[in-house]
Amino acid sequence: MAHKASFAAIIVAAGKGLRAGQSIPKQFALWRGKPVLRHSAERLANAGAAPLVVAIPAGYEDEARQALDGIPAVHLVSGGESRQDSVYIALESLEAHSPDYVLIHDAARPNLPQSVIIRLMDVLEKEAGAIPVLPVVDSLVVACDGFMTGSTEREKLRRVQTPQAFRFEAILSAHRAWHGDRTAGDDAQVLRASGGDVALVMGDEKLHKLTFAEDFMEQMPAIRTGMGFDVHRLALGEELWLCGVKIDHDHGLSGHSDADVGLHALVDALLGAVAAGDIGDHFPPSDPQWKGARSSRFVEYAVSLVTKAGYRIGNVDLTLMCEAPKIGPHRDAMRRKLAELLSVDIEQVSVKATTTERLGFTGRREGIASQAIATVIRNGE
Ligand SMILES: Nc1ccn([C@@H]2O[C@H](COP(=O)(O)OP(=O)(O)OP(=O)(O)O)[C@@H](O)[C@H]2O)c(=O)n1
Ligand SMILES: C[C@](O)(CO)[C@H](O)COP(=O)(O)O
Repeated sequence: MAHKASFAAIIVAAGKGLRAGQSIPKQFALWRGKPVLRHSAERLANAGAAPLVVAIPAGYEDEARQALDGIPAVHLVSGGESRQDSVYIALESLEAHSPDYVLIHDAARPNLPQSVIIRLMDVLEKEAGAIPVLPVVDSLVVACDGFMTGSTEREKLRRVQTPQAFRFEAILSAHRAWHGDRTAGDDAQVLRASGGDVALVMGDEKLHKLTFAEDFMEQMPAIRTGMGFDVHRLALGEELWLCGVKIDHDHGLSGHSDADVGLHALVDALLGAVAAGDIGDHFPPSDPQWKGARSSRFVEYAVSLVTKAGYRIGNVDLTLMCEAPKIGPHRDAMRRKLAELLSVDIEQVSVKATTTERLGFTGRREGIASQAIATVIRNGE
């Protein structure tokens, strides 16, 4: 960007992020592989903003330093009770630098296009303030106690985003002059209250504010796939369980649990689809509590992790590799059992079988192998 005027930026990142339901304030949570805060800090620094003042909650200095590592000219300040307080504290800290312009941005809007910054800066050459806005596409009503009490002219309304750009002296004086509750919705309202003009430029849907847990889910793919593979040794004197069905056979599978090779491959496929490790992480063979355990418990647990990750099962496809027993006569019982364990329709479950042409350990009837693939679909899709 080739603007002659100097410009600083403020990122307000001092909120609690309660509505987002993350384990830490949302600005420090990972989004598209990086802390939320880092995304817009990088974009603002690349656009030439200096210094970059970041308002953070008390006690989160380490998280903030880590999130902003390597970004030049960053100054941290402790934020205030409200967003408006956080902005004001950051503005006062910039007084010594006295930049020509300042961009004030929510950390919670990580996807900041450079085109928006350019549009804002261009307007500041003429106006004291400029903000990015988007049209309202739905009709709007006034609500009271669950009933509509009126309507509004949406053509006159705009959705307001950040960054909001200001001549530094104008916005600092406006914040200093503010009287009353310090709960202004944004800094444009503060400038307007002091009589300053605020120009509107086109915003961008990419600037969507991460507010609720679902906003974090949207970064995840709508459909994910996992694969699993397992082998167990055939032995005399063991029961044979395959895909949750007990089969009469002269040999059974040996293992720490019931050695159901089909269910084990399926568990790994489900865990793989939501990147939740593998069956050995959750049910170590060294743990005596799993000795002789029904593998259906492992499947139920894997399904619970899929649900916890915000997904549901799309379909599963499983192949058993053995010379004997013949799987065909048991296939429907296996599909029914799997559908029950996964709480899906039987049409979403496929069980196949193959010999390995008498080749290898399965061909010599020393063991049975199984592979499975599972697709999971993000809730809301
Ligand atoms: N005292 C505060 C409150 C909010 N913010 C910041 O203002 C931005 C917009 O606020 P919002 O999305 O409402 O964030 P939170 O207040 O953290 O969210 P919640 O209301 O869910 O707790 C966020 O980047 C947030 O960190 C801030 O710096 N200081
Ligand atoms: C500043 C803002 O992002 C403009 O839309 C918005 O007002 C912040 O509101 P919040 O309630 O603090 O999220």
